[in-house]
Amino acid sequence: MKVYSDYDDLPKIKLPHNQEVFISDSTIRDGSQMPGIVMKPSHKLQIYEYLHEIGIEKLETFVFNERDRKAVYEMFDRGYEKPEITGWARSSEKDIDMVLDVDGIEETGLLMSVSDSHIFDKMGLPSREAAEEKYLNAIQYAVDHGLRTRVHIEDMTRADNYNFVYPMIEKILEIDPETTVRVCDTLGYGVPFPDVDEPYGLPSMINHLKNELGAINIETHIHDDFGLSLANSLAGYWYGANWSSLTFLGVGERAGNAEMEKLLLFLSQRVEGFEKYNLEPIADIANFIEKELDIRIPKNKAVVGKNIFAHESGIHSSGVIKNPFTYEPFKPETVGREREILVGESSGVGVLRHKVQEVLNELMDVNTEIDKNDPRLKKIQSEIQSLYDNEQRQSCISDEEIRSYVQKYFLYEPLVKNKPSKKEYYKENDENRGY
Ligand SMILES: CC(=O)SCCNC(=O)CCNC(=O)[C@H](O)C(C)(C)COP(=O)(O)OP(=O)(O)OC[C@H]1O[C@@H](n2cnc3c(N)ncnc32)[C@H](O)[C@@H]1OP(=O)(O)O
Ligand SMILES: O=C(O)CCC(=O)C(=O)O
Repeated sequence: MKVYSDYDDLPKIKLPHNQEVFISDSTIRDGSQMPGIVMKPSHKLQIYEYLHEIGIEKLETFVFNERDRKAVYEMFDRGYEKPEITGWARSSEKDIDMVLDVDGIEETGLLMSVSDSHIFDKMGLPSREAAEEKYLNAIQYAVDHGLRTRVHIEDMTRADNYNFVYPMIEKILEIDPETTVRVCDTLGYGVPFPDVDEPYGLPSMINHLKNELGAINIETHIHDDFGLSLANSLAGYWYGANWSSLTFLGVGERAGNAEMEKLLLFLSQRVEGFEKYNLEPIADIANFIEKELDIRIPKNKAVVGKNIFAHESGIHSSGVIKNPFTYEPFKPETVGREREILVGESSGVGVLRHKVQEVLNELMDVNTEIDKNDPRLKKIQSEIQSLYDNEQRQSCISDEEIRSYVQKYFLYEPLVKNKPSKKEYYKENDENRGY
């Protein structure tokens, strides 16, 4: 049996269709729609910079107002090849004209809402046929004006795909065979399992688009209402999609979108052939979004949570101190982070010894090894445990506090203890003088 003992040993998974896959950012577009977020042009520009650093291939942006357009022009001014800046329009000539008015944009998304609820309730159209006509006219208009297109098939996971959506997509592909068909799981109803048929099963939809309709470019845009956005985005790639539309931290409407940082991590660490993305800026991006857009990141959130490389419990931290491979799924520096070894309620003596040694080594500038059974360590441990026993403490013990314990038990106490009593002192003196 092979022993897997190092990050480089671990086998990577292969994408079954072996296609090249890409990422399209929607942080600046869907993310900016999140209630409570106001994205200034300077924020969009900073996000664009981060996307560029990572190597993301594409982003989409609104161009409806002066603020949107200011951000777009500033992005173009940077002169980067990647990410490509693309537009977003409803299926209307007016919106497409706005995209065309921005110099430099060569591709646009076109919103095509396909569920009956959207066609009848939202848009007030008289029939599916009327919706189809509107959408085909829009893509024809965009193509005629020289734009590359991306058709955003909104609410496809609640639509009548066989009777309405697929036949319409066939017509779309006749107009623009290279269009990117974006499967929008607008309310997060999709599931990633292959044996679930339409409208819910992402695999069956991707299979149909690819194998029956011959779509060359397929993208997923998945919302997280049922917590399946990442699984569905990955299912997209697994069944042959070549694009995934994602947002940083999953910001977006309601429960948000599939998280870009999670997908990036999964691809780069677990899937063969994904060295192309640089994940190091991820910690900075998370800090930026938390600070500038006022989003609280839970401590245990994958990839960006404060705790993902923090170890407190006895068994985990003693393992990590010996070899981080024991309890760290990937190296902290992969995502621009550092490891933290903490002493807290669930710690054992091993981690305490590690912290105490660190302080002693720093204070005395020598390499000291303390025995795990050293009574001074036990005393510190019992003092710390009593804080938790008496419910005086919620948090971990800070490095400053460990330093005080070290000073108390390892530096001062021996001096105090070694001071002889008066009787001992005179006895020693007498002995020295030979009485
Ligand atoms: C699922 C999504 O994330 S879709 C993107 C959602 N994002 C946003 O809405 C943010 C950007 N939106 C905006 O700035 C504005 O809504 C604008 C500029 C697009 C339009 O503004 P307004 O003219 O004031 O329209 P309003 O916002 O009230 O309503 C949206 C309109 O879009 C229409 N619309 C919805 N889907 C589509 C579609 N696929 N194609 C064409 N029009 C559509 C609606 O029918 C509605 O028009 P109506 O009131 O005539 O029925
Ligand atoms: O532009 C799109 O991706 C379609 C609208 C959308 O954001 C969605 O379906 O969630």
